[in-house]
Amino acid sequence: MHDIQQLIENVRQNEQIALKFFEIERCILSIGRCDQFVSTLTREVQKHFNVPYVWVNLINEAPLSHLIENLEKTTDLRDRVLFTRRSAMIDMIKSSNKTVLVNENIQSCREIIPSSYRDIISSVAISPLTIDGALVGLFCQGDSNVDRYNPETKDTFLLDQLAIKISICLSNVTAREKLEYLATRDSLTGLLNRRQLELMLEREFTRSKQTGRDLTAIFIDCDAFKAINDTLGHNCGDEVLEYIARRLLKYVQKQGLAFRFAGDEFVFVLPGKSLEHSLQVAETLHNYLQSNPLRYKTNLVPITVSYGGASMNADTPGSYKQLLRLADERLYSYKNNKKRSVPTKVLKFLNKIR
Ligand SMILES: Nc1nc2c(ncn2[C@@H]2O[C@H](COP(=O)(O)OP(=O)(O)OP(=O)(O)O)[C@@H](O)[C@H]2O)c(=O)[nH]1
Repeated sequence: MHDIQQLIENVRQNEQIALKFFEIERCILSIGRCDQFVSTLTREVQKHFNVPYVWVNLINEAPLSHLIENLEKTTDLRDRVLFTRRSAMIDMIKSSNKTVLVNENIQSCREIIPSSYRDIISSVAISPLTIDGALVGLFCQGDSNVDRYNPETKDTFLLDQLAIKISICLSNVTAREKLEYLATRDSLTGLLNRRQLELMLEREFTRSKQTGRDLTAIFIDCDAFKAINDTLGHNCGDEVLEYIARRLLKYVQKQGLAFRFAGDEFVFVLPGKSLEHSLQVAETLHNYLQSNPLRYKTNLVPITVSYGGASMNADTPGSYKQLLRLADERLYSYKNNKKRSVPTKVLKFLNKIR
């Protein structure tokens, strides 16, 4: 009789856990963005299972590398997602593909625990997350109670089941984000593409008209790029474009957006910033590139760029297309003025190695 009651009690408990799993799955299955996915998942697990600390580690390489930029920007997720080396994750779970419980020598897990939890957590459950059978992350739950995830006493079956469900949902959300990423980005530099520039400018132009807030667009063009391609090869040309894009992103990502417009032309857009300020950003990029040539094989390739810009307040254009056209025209008058001076440095170098 006692055994039957115990069995009934076990079934009842498992039903409740299954219901909680179902609830969590229902909340995360239809989410299309990874930041919302991590946020909802970690909060739901905290709520349903009363776990004080829940976070995920994701690998900082393909197939998840396209997620890093967005997730790192989301301050709300600072303690909920870490980007970690695959080898550090493998060190944690070995090759078992099962949940690992740790309640001794927690310091050995330092790399996979958010810094703000490191001195608080006394036991942790680390479950592998996989996509198509390959390890892509760890789902982690921690507690200050040393017995909560005690490897001697706790069975990991349910934690493994939860990790399988999370892996399936993660696979869905990353596939959706990857599709969106591919549709909106330039494949060489990873910058937003021209279509995104037009959509963003159209939206910001309307907003600027309504609010009077300034809006600037700056064109950047690499000088003598064709000559670099012709002399050092297309691969070197590609590296030059990636180099410019990385630097451009560094200067503008906190205040606006950067786009690859076409070939060796880039555009950056700064909502709320004056033309004067934005031209200064372009000048900073210009100066950096001029004094930091790109190392390509045994060469140090000098790079210079030209730029031109326009803004709502300085130029009162009638449409976003006109704003862009004006910026482009100014780029070309800048280029023509400078053609005799700056690019000659690049051409001299290329002539020397030809
Ligand atoms: N390597 C590489 N080359 C590209 C790519 N896209 C376009 N190009 C090349 O970029 C070159 C652009 O040439 P131009 O517009 O004459 O540019 P430029 O030599 O900088 O001339 P100026 O702008 O007058 O200084 C062309 O030869 C294109 O074939 C790319 O993705 N990678």
